[in-house]
Amino acid sequence: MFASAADFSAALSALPSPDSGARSAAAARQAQLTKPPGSLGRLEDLAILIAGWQGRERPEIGRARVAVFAGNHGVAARGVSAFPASVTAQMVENFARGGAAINALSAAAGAELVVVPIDLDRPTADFTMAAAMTEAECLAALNAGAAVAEAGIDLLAVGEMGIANSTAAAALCAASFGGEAVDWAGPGTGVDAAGLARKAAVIDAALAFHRGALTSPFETLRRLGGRELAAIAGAVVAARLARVPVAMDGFIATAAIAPIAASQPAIVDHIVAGHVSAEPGHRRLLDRIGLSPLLSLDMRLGEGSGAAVAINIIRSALAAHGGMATFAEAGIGSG
Ligand SMILES: O=C(O)c1ccc[n+]([C@@H]2O[C@H](COP(=O)([O-])O)[C@@H](O)[C@H]2O)c1
Ligand SMILES: Cc1cc2nc[nH]c2cc1C
Repeated sequence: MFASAADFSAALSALPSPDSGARSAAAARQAQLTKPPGSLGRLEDLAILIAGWQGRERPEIGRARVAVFAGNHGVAARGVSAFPASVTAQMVENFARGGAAINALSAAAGAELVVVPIDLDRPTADFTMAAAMTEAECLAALNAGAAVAEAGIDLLAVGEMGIANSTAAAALCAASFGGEAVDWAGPGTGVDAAGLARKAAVIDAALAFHRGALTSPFETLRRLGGRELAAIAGAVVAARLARVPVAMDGFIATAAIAPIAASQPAIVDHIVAGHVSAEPGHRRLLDRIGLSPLLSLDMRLGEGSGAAVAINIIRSALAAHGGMATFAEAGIGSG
């Protein structure tokens, strides 16, 4: 999909726009449905957004896919997570056996689940001392993500699994939008105060080491990100090129697109923020990139869980949009 870093940059500067005709037709339909105008609130906006990307007045979700990317992080050795790095691979096995939350939540949302572990036996380099990935590694991860976003899927939900990736996520946010490490670092899997202080120090060290070299979204992802984070970026951009709307998961998944959003704010136009996670940086990040979360359930699991729950809301929005009678059909005066 992306042949080089330059190819990825070129895709970012040529992001497609939604079909304005389909959006207008969907908005006009909403105005005719048997309800006071605007009374379905954000369900109306969702229907219009999906209509624009699917290019039809009455969009449908036949095929929803949840893609969960997994990667391991060299920075885990610095004591920044409440869990050991071995849990990443163990959870991937759990996904394969069907025992994780995302298995249950994908099934409940009527979505197929695709799990993409990326080189788990090769953790990224410790980004306080080196770039997390080589160009080739970052490109391979972007393309592993892009591969799940084929045309024919009506909605793509993205999530991640990677012990220590909330440290990488916070570094991506600070590099993209400024602020101190403590503004973006949170408990993740549940580190204590000492762990949080270590995390902030690691992020500060990484930002100092890479200062001046974070010259593009690709470079920021390559230096401070991780394989699963680059994969999410690749999946989101490939979905955009294929006009597939995206349901975004929590802080870490959203942070994967922070470097892109900082230079191409329109990247969020095909994204629905499924939820706002309890990780404190998530609300700040969503505000910065101009997304309003559908749900606020105090979840902080990751693995696509919040995005999967949000699929049910999106399905409800489209069911009302497509299935309701108009005032004319029902013979009700619209006032
Ligand atoms: O998505 C979130 O908002 C979120 C918040 C806290 C933790 N997580 C998950 O926990 C892991 C990262 O936490 P940590 O402490 O290992 O950096 C990773 O596997 C994420 O899926 C995810
Ligand atoms: C058990 C466990 C499950 C997860 N799912 C996503 N991140 C996770 C982190 C841990 C530690």
